[in-house]
Amino acid sequence: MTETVTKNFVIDFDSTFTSVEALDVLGAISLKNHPEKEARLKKIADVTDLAMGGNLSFRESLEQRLSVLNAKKEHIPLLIDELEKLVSKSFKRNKKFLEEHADQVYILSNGFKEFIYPIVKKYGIKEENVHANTFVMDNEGNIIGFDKTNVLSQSKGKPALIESLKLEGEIHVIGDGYNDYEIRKEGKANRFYAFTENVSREEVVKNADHVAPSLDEILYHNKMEGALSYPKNRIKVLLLENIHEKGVKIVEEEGYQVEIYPAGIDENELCEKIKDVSIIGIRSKTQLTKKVLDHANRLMAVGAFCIGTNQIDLAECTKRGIAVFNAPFSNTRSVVELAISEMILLIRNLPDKIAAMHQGKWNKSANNSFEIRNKKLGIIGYGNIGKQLSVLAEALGMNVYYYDLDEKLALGNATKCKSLKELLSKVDVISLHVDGRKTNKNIIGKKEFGYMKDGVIFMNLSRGHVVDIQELKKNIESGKIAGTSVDVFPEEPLSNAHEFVSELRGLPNVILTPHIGGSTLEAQENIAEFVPTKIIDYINTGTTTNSVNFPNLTLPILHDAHRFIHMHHNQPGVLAKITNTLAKHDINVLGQYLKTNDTVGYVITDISKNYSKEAIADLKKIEGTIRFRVLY
Ligand SMILES: NC(=O)c1ccc[n+]([C@@H]2O[C@H](COP(=O)([O-])OP(=O)(O)OC[C@H]3O[C@@H](n4cnc5c(N)ncnc54)[C@H](O)[C@@H]3O)[C@@H](O)[C@H]2O)c1
Ligand SMILES: O=C(O)CC[C@@H](O)C(=O)O
Repeated sequence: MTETVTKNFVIDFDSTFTSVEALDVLGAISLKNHPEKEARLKKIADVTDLAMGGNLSFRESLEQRLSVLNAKKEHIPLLIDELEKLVSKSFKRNKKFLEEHADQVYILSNGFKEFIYPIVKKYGIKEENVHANTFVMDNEGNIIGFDKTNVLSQSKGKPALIESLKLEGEIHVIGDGYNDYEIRKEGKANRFYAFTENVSREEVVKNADHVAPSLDEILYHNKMEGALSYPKNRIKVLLLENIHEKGVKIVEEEGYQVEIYPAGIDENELCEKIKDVSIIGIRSKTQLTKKVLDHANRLMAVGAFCIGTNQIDLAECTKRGIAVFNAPFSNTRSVVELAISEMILLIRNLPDKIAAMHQGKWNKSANNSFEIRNKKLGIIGYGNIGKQLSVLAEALGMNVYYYDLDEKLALGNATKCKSLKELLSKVDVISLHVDGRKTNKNIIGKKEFGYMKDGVIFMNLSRGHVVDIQELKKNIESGKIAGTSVDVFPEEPLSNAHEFVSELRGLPNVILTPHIGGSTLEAQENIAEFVPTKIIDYINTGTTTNSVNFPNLTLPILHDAHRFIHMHHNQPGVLAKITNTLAKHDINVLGQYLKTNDTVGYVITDISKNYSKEAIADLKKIEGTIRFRVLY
């Protein structure tokens, strides 16, 4: 029989339990109206840093800080209010764990019990387990010093205090300062965790047994009951293709480990990079092929920070239980604005006129220059972009025609065309806005160009493979097409450092743009907020709203329950098997949600009690299971 060893967790307060140094905050309160406020606050911060890095004795640092603080008894309640808001995120998250293990949790601080205990007691920590200094005040309530007989006011006070406690079992120290490491150094602890959620000090990290970016990491490492199913700092996120900084910040704040890269990367390099990645964020350049996915051992979610998802093998993602999210309308308006501006430029023959001016040629003439008012605009693909273009173009006085594979409501006065041929033969300006499905390859080729009117304006801001480029070139050269704009190409450079190669270069009245239809700062910021939010929601609650390949389920946040997430091939009987397995293991179901699509089923089960490892093993064994995940 294996004996379980009691583990005592000895936790530092400043910059560990709370995210800040309490005396800095006290200084901001007590020196609020003081003429030397800034200089004094700086002195407090400098002295704290020196002591925490092990470069100044603790007693000296305390004396120096208190002497400039000007603090009074009446400031303490204000300090408590502030510090309560600043408890470290991972401690807030693990409140239940702290409450349930109150007998083994100690606070050991060189700070002051007068403000520490009121804060930690809300996390179930016992008064007798809080060891800290105490203030000395004069009759007017001015803080004039500290109890110098307290061992914690002395150098190496922490190891001495731990020794005096004579704790049974193992001692695990969690802290950010050199004085925390000293407990281990003096042989009074079994393990020292450098806690880096708020601050990371080289001297401290270097000496740690384990670097812990959060309390979750420590609980997970110790296999403590009640710990989160997987610490967030172990979730690796790879963000490619210059994702807007807002998106990077959101995932970093969630506690994930984030690596960013400014461009796309090729298949072979990606096969290597993706091996230990749990979440990948890409735009249109990175191809998530079957080969890449074969190397993605840990991948849970893909964020397409754009609209199109044709660069992702969605079927393979689904088979592997990888959820894909995109931003279906965050850059819609930007594409539409570019399309409008380009049709005006093209119909006035401006690309050539502008180029001529740069060569010193003044050609003032109205030849081949028209208004777009009263012209017929043909939109192919009446989805989000097509419809928005329809509305704006109509406001500019155009007559809108559209063609879509699906039945679509005509907005405003737009006219639906029954066939592509009908649309192509009718309109003066053609704008392509179809999605990037494979079957759309070369939907505009020799035959389709043949249906178009002479002198037509042709624009493609959708996907490169939908137009036969050779045929487009011929029709530009023959003059059948009077003006062209192309933003998307069958082959696009992987990064800005690569050359753009295309047969369309140098042709008359042609606007070529580097796939920037959606590249406005507004759009990129919107996307960078939208996509990570959906992924984080999925990881934290199982919600799949807006997923491109999973059945969409919006789930409530869980309280006092566990959540099982079961994804399976859409075949008969799986739900019944899940229910039978839960019953066999005597698991009480609080709520259950099921949604299926053509290929997969997604079942969420919320349960009220602890579950056994055997129950999990049985649920994973159910035939057709793609992925099983336990939340909380
Ligand atoms: N240039 C850029 O930077 C940029 C930016 C955003 C989106 N896009 C691309 O623009 C396109 C449209 O985006 P969206 O958000 O409007 O997509 P969407 O899915 O809302 O609309 C696409 C529409 O095209 C229709 N369609 C598909 N194939 C068709 C076909 N062969 N014939 C007629 N209709 C067809 C669909 O039924 C759908 O209504 C996508 O390819 C997207 O990737 C490009
Ligand atoms: O930003 C990109 O790389 C892609 C933009 C666009 O094509 C999209 O699909 O949203």
